[in-house]
Amino acid sequence: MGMKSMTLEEVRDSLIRQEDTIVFSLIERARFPMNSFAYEDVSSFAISGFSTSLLKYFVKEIEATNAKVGRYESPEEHPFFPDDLPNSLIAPRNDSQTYHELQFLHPAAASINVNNHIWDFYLKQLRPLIAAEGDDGNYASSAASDLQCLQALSRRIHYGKFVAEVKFRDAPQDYEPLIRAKDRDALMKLLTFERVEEMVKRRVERKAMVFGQEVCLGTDGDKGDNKGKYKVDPAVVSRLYDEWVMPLTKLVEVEYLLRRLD
Ligand SMILES: C=C(O[C@@H]1C=C(C(=O)O)C=C[C@H]1O)C(=O)O
Repeated sequence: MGMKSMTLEEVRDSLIRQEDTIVFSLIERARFPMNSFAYEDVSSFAISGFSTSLLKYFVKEIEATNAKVGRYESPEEHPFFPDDLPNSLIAPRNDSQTYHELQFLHPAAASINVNNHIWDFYLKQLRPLIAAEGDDGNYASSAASDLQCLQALSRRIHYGKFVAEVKFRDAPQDYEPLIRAKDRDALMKLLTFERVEEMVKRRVERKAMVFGQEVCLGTDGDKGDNKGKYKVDPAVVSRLYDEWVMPLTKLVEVEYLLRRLD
């Protein structure tokens, strides 16, 4: 297969770097209240006759533009609405390596997309935990920051494909029998590192504290003690990883491995 190779450490470094993006995008979304109107189906945003929400309309339109410039040719990018996307207008270039030449993943990777789960937990469960009650009328701005959050979470979770490929290459003798037996539970157990998961949760909580604090100059003249006041609740970020991000990353890993010998 591919020419490119990666180590588990390099893949984990990328996941650590992506935590920064996720924490910052949550902080941005927390600037806006719930703005529920942006998530209700309204007929003015109808797509092929069906009412849809401002957010869904916005994401679909942006994804269509992204598709035309070839964004989803990258194995790291996954659309939320993959049906009816326009084709890329970028012709393959023979003076540069294409994603296919650089391919590191098994081709079955392309069939895995868990964005519908990400969309659901983000809108129904996470958003109410980071946005205050209320409506400030900034629907497009809050939808734009929703999209930043959704894309950052999606990239991180689908990076499970790279994690799984590296783990498989490091120990094919351990993975192959479980893949052939389609033993999901045993695969899940083999790819899980609880110690790493504990560190991830503690680190993202810490990042939420550091990135989300008010930065003040000097000690006198302050409006008061800002300790303990964060732009996004660190406990929510840790819970986000514990309940959704890591389980979905592992789901992607299992789904990928099950197809790895096809
Ligand atoms: C991503 C990995 O696989 C699993 C998932 C983790 C995560 O989503 O952060 C962490 C440890 C593993 O249980 C990994 O091993 O790094």
